[in-house]
Amino acid sequence: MPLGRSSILAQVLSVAQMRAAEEALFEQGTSVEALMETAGRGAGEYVRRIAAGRPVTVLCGPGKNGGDGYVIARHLMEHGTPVRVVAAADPATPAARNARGLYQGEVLGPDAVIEGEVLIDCLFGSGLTRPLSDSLLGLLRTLAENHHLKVAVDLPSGVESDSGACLNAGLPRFDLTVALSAWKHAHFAMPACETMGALRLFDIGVAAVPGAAAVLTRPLFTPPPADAHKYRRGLLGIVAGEMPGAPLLSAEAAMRAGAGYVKLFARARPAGVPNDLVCHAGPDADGLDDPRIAALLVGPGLGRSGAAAERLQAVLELSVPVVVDADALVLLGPGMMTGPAVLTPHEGEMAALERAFGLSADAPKHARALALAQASGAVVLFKGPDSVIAAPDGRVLHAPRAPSWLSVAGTGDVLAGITASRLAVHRDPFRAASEGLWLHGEAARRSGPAFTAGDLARTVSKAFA
Ligand SMILES: NC(=O)C1=CN([C@@H]2O[C@H](COP(=O)(O)OP(=O)(O)OC[C@H]3O[C@@H](n4cnc5c(N)ncnc54)[C@H](OP(=O)(O)O)[C@@H]3O)[C@@H](O)[C@H]2O)[C@@H](O)CC1
Ligand SMILES: [K+]
Repeated sequence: MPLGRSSILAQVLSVAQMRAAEEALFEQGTSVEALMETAGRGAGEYVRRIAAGRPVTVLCGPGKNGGDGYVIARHLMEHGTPVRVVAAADPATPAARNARGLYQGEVLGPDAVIEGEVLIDCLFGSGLTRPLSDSLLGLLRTLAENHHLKVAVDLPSGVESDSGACLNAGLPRFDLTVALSAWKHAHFAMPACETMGALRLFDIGVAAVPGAAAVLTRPLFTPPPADAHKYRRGLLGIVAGEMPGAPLLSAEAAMRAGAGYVKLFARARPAGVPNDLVCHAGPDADGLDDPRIAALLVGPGLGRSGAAAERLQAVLELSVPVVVDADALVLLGPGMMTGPAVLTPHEGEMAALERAFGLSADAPKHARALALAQASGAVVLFKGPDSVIAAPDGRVLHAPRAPSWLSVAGTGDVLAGITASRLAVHRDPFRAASEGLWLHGEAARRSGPAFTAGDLARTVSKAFA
């Protein structure tokens, strides 16, 4: 079935995929100039609206990103917005030279002293191959300091498209970044994404690229069917360990994320178990072989002792769909997982997993997640300010930016609880990770500032609204 435009607009492309998609448009008869005209006018319209009559300075580089800048400048001129161009270098491609030739306004050299209201960065886009020279960085920084509002076209200059690395220290921060034709990995990856301000995408008609990554969008949630009962809605078992607080937090979140029945398996009933949470107290692995259990969560508060490792081993040998989080990730090694699984590492746990699985950490975040998914056979939810999900079959999802208030203790336990709850509902690890991450971000947005992990857990049901 062909993908709808909204699915195509959710795709996230590498530079190589972007070039191939662009080539496909050329083969259909579109010219580079026409594409640049469409892209430049689209970005120009965003700029015209936010400039609202204030004078605009467009910084143009040598490539097609610079070419877009000349189209933007012409569009602004035609619509009566005062504009001038600072050319950091002469246009180096035929399309960029053509765009410059069509722009009849003022073009200043890189030494011009300029102050103004709105700065448009068209120095480099996805074609950046190395750090900016000191003089180009100086020019960009000076212009950024001398303008109030800053807009980056496609990508802020100095940002590497495929990785989200900032190739220079001291790059300016933007208020808005207008991505052209498709999202790139950098739009969702730290540290680059933090410099971009608000994100907008201007569509120029590229087709769906097979195997492309995508942005996590709102999942479709449906209420339980009319004949649902607690077991059919999913029984989630949460395996407690040496520290009782973390699994209780996971359970608070899980009870509000869709599973019909959440049961805590602990050796002894911990203090503070809420009335609506069932606790099964007994020896290790006792009760975990209940065939009605649809999914398990292991790791929060597990501990890292030999006993904890044995408990983890016993859980994984059940081959029930499982979310493996926190301490369990540090104890995990190749060959231990026998059933469908979601791993939810943060950076430190990821590093431990990469050591255990013999993987390199020297790659973009989405590529690291994918490498671990393929090595382990599990879905990997690599969390952080730029969370990403990868599946063994190659699917990759970038999460939109979540509130930075999530950087508080216990929110990882909440995420694990939500994800495990979704896994108990439908037993699909990739879908559970996607829904878990989306509900977690949405619960954070609804929790406002300075919330605790407990507040977040208690907000999860509202995130379905
Ligand atoms: N894809 C699409 O569908 C569409 C794409 N469009 C636009 O095209 C942009 C990509 O264009 P692009 O490939 O020309 O790259 P761009 O970033 O302008 O710069 C490359 C130039 O800079 C040079 N260079 C690189 N790094 C350097 C450095 N540090 N310091 C100095 N020089 C450096 C490099 O030459 P090099 O020296 O590496 O040989 C080359 O000359 C994309 O972001 C979007 O805005 C739209 O117009 C239409 C639709
Ligand atoms: K740019």
